Amino acid sequence: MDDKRIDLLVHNIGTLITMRGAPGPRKGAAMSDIGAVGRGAVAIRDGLVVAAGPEDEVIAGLEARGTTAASRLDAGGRLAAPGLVDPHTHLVHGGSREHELALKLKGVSYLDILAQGGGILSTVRATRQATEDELYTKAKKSLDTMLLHGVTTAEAKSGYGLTLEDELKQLRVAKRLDASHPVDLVSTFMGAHMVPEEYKGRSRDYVRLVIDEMMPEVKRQGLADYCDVFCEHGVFSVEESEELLAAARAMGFGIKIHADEIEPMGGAQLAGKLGCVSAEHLIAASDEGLEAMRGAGVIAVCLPATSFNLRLTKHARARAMIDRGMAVALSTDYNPGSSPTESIQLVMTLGCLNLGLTPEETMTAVTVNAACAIGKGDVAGTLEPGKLADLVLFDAPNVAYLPYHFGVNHVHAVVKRGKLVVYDGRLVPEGAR
Ligand SMILES: N=CN[C@@H](CCC(=O)O)C(=O)O
Ligand SMILES: [Zn+2]
Repeated sequence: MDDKRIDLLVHNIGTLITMRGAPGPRKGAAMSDIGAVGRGAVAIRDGLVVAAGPEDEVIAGLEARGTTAASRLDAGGRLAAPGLVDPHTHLVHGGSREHELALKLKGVSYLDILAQGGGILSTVRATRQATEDELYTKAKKSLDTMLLHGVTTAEAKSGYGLTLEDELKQLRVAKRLDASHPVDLVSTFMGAHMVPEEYKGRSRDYVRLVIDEMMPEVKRQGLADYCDVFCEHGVFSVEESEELLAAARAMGFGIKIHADEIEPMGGAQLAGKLGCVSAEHLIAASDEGLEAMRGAGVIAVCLPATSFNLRLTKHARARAMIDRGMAVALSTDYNPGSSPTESIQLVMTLGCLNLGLTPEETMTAVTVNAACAIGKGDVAGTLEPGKLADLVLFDAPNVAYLPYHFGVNHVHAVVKRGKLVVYDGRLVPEGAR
């Protein structure tokens, strides 16, 4: 093999955000370092970055190796960033819940809708009824939308099946999509998303079912890397969450928790105590909870589209988290109830306006920190030699323009593993990649 070969040179980049830096999540003030380079270029071979930096240096490097690129992509002076990472989605599910909008407008709360057998439970019914192929087709459409918005790696949780077979069905769909779609998917088993209707009043029995039957089978089939639990009033208590996550950890899963979303439960403290890779939501997390997370290096995954859509007046205290030296990631929380949007760019806007992050911090939160929150920090989230050649070109003059000009899609092109998969804002057909 010709080790001098360069497959693709992306050049004439107005500003190149490399996110280069020390490995691992960026904490506190380091979240402002986005490694921006004026007039940049990225050289790619075998789907990996060979060089990313000032264009004159990258081209001089190619000349010194005595090579030219097999193909070139002129960025036209646009802004380039690492492929975005969405670290918390409920991608695979049946149905939709637009009927909840009228209830919400009448003032019925999310937890009240759930207590009446709606909410998550109505999506559980729709997901159980759907065939695996129906779920695949629906999730693929959402994944296409994510890719069109610049996402090249995402997480996908189960948790709308709540029987062994229906959970496995959701996880198989995510695996099939990971294999067939340009977006890389990390799967999370979330059998503890809700106590299903048939176990009403018997949550202990359901917790045992998840631990004794579901987790071992998911592990045996290699269908998920992580386990997650919805720790909330009326869902799983802190004690049940601890039991579930400790069991998951003992079986070799990475662990995550939906913590302190609506009520301050002590979920953030539990995340710190167990050493979860991440804790998500955190709208009601206490100072003690945040301190426990900081001490244990738990990444805070904040979901501002969810608080927006639930019409909550409180938001996750992401500004305070960064100021106390924590690592924050942002995510859509894409799901049919609390956050029906695939737009990570909208989340960046809400991250600035409602959580108080700077544009640079939001960029860190949807690249390197998001990648670390799903165990992909070694391959995704930055444009550095040896990392995946996942890159987005935005029709934007600078990083602040992305959250500033909101509600539209700024993506011009997406390169995934060195292949052009979105161009001129449209998906490149599979045969033409
Ligand atoms: N909060 C729990 N789970 C999801 C919502 C699921 C749903 O409403 O269907 C979330 O992260 O927001
Ligand atoms: Zn969620």
